[in-house]
This record gives sequence, structure tokens and C-alpha cells, in this order.
Amino acid sequence: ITNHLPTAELQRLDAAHHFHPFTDKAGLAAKGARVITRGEGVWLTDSEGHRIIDGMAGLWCVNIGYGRKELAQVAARQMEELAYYNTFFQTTHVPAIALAAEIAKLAPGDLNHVFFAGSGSEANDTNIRLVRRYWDVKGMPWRKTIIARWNGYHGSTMGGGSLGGMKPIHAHGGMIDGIAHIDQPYWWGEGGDMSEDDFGLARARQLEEKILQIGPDNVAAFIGEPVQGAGGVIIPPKTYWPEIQRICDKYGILLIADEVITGFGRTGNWFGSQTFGIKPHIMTIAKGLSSGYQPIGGSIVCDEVAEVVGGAGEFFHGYTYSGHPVAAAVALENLRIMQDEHIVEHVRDVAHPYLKERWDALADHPLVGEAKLVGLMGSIALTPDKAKRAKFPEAANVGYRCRERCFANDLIMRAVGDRMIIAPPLVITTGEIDILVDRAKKSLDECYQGLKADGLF
Ligand SMILES: Cc1ncc(COP(=O)(O)O)c(CNc2cccc(C(=O)O)c2)c1O
Repeated sequence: ITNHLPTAELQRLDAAHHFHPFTDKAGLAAKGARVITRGEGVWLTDSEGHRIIDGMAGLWCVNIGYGRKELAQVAARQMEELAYYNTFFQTTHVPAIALAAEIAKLAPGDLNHVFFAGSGSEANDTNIRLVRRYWDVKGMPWRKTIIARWNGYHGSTMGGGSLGGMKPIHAHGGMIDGIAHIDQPYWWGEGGDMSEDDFGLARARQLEEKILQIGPDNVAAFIGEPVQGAGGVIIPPKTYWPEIQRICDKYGILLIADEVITGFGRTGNWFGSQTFGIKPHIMTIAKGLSSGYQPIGGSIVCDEVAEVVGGAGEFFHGYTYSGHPVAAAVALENLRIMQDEHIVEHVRDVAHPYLKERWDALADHPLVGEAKLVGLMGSIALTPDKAKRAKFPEAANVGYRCRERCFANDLIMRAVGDRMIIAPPLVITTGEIDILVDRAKKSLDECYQGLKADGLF
């Protein structure tokens, strides 16, 4: 089976044997999966030769863009030298040491210790164990509950999926114990007639209400994405995070920032915590850590938590691929390129300002109620009535229709409900931003025409 097989044959084999994530298997089999064959910069090529601009950097992860040969060379060299060894039994290797040191250098404050995993979900499962073990060692073994947000996303393992606040995920397989949720800081969809600032405070104060309801001595930690990604790029009001931070400090609960999407330049700083003034005890990382070239994730842990858990004998947790040498070597090369090519500065000083101007202008479109962007992650809310911030009927499937128009125009954008999302590779140029926004606008126009033709607008 190679790229040279006819697309239809590849699709048939895919339908026969490949169980896709988050997919209606039968529906896709009937339709045929799109076969992606190559990547270069912000561009993808599919088996039919379409040149697609990838507005989603894969799954929010290909920060340095596709096709960087340096990473392939580093992977090959590491594979030839030491393709695998574990870090379990009093052993280590240079890629794991060097990557942990580099992450500690880039991370803010006293986030100096890295527990590696193979993915963001696994890293969040590590975090559950870490914070519960921390309170165990502090003599409060009952202090286990972790508070998270509805419509947050923290992965698909039983732990990560339970921390997440997406009910369809909970419905498929259940949840683990000791997780509680509070409402999300989603002003457009849930703010009613409150001002954004008042709404941000109100939603943050739900954390204090929940802590008092559960009992402060039972709450181990709070976990949140600086900006909810898979939830629809929900950028919180500026009053939200300072209030969350104040409440965590007041009750002495550990604060976990899930930076799987917002980490490594996505918001215009190395970490989203810096953009939003959050001081976490633990940061979850993955995706942009390696730009998706190798599967790797981890937890960056502050001195205090590392000393308490690390000083209490063996911590019974870890994965075969924790700190995998090839993944670690590739991640290290990714971070070298990000620094040498000043990619975070490019986001902050060039790409974000340029995109913001054109992204904000989309709010003039009849379909668009709100256009928001932080760094290079953005969303537009589609609405039939801007003033009322109204929602389309679910059956209209507006997000899906709009995403299909994007695909037809060789642009990849994500639809989350009736919100359209972009998170392009951080290396996108101003010329490529023009192409992206032009194709997005054309897709919105076509979606609008379609809705009017179907009497939905
Ligand atoms: C904030 C956050 N935390 C944890 C994870 C889990 O990481 P892994 O997938 O590597 O286990 C994520 C992953 N985010 C993610 C993964 C897959 C699809 C989409 C989407 O928006 O369609 C988003 C994430 O966005």
C-alpha cells in the first residue's frame, strides 16, 4: 500500500481496517476519507493533488510548519545511535536530559521539572496522580477532588476525558471519581446581558462556590486551559484568570494550566500562562513541543510539588515511552528552530497583528457575530442575529456546512458547533494569511448563500 494506489482503493482499505478517532466510522466509510500525502510549510497536498492551506496546523500542533528536514535528520541520527531506552530503572539518556533542561529554561518561574508522557492525555493523567500524591505526602490523603470546566478539553484517557467537561465524551465510557466541573467563561454564548468583565468575575467565582461546597480541605487542584481550544477557542474576559488565581491562592489549591494548545508560541508568548498572567504549579504540554513530528507530551512541575512528591520515595507512575529518545531529540530540534528563527516573536510582532486586522474585519460579514484572536488561535461565531447573539437551529448544522465549504476551497478550518476556528502554523507569512482569509471569506459567502437558499437565514 503506497501513495501511488488510486485514492478509491486507499479509501476502501481505510474503511475496511482503520478505526478513526472521533469519527462516525460507517459515515466516513460511505463518504471516503481524504488522503493527505505531503506537507510543506503551511501547505498540505492530498492524493488528488489538491494544494490545501492548513488553517489548523494539523491538530493545533505543527507550529514550525511541515517539511522541516532538520527534524527528520535528527530523528534518523538518534534512531541509529539509540532508538530506544527507558528512564525507569535508574537510567537516563542525553535526549531526555537535554529536553528537560531546555523546557525548564523556557518555562516561567520555578517550573523546573519535567515528567514526560507520550501525549497530552497521558500528561493530564500524570497530573491527577501527581496532585493526589502531593496531598497524600502532606498528610491529607482525602484531598483528591480536581475542579475543571464544562466544555474544557483535557484528552481522551479515562483521566483526561473526565477532567474535560464534554458530556458526549463522558457518555462513552463514564468518568473517574473525584472530578467536579464549573461553568466556562464563554461570554458570547452564555453571558446574557452581563458585561464581559462582570461575566468573567461571575464565572471565576463559581470556583470559590464549588470549593466551599466540596470543602476546601477536599480540593486538590483546579485545571484549566488558558484559552479553551477544542471547546471553540473561548478567550476568557480579562477579569477571569486574575480571579481564578486569587481563589486558588486563597485556598492553597494547586493550579494546573493545560498548555497543550496554548504552549510553545501559540498565544504570542512561549506559554499562554504568560499571556494571561497565570502562575501554575503544573503545566501540561504536548503538540507544539515537537510540532507534531513525534508524539510526545509531559508535565512541567514546580519546585515545591517536585520536592514533595520526589522526596517521598518511589512515585509509582510512568510510561514506556516517557522521554522517548527519538521523540525527545526531535522536540529539542523543534525548540532550537523556534528560538533560532525567532518564531514566537514572529507571532507576536508580525503574524498576529497582520491577521488580527483581517480577522476582525470578518465581523462585518452577515453570518459573523464575533471574531476573536489571541496570538495565532482564533474563532468566529456564526449567528442569524448579531445583536441578540442568537444561535442557529442545531439541525441547520451551520458549522459543518461552513467547514465543508472551506474544504471545497482548499482551506482547513475547524468547526466547533457554530464557531469556526483557526490555528495555523506559527510560521505563516502575511501573504499566506491573505490567502487563508480570502478563502475563509469565500467559504462564508458560499455558506451564507446556501443557508439563504435553504431558507435558514
Ligand atoms: C488542552 C488539551 N489538553 C489535552 C489534550 C490531549 O492531548 P492528546 O490528544 O495528545 O492526548 C488536548 C488535545 N486536543 C485535541 C486533540 C484532538 C483533536 C482536537 C480538536 O480540536 O479537534 C483537539 C488539548 O487540546
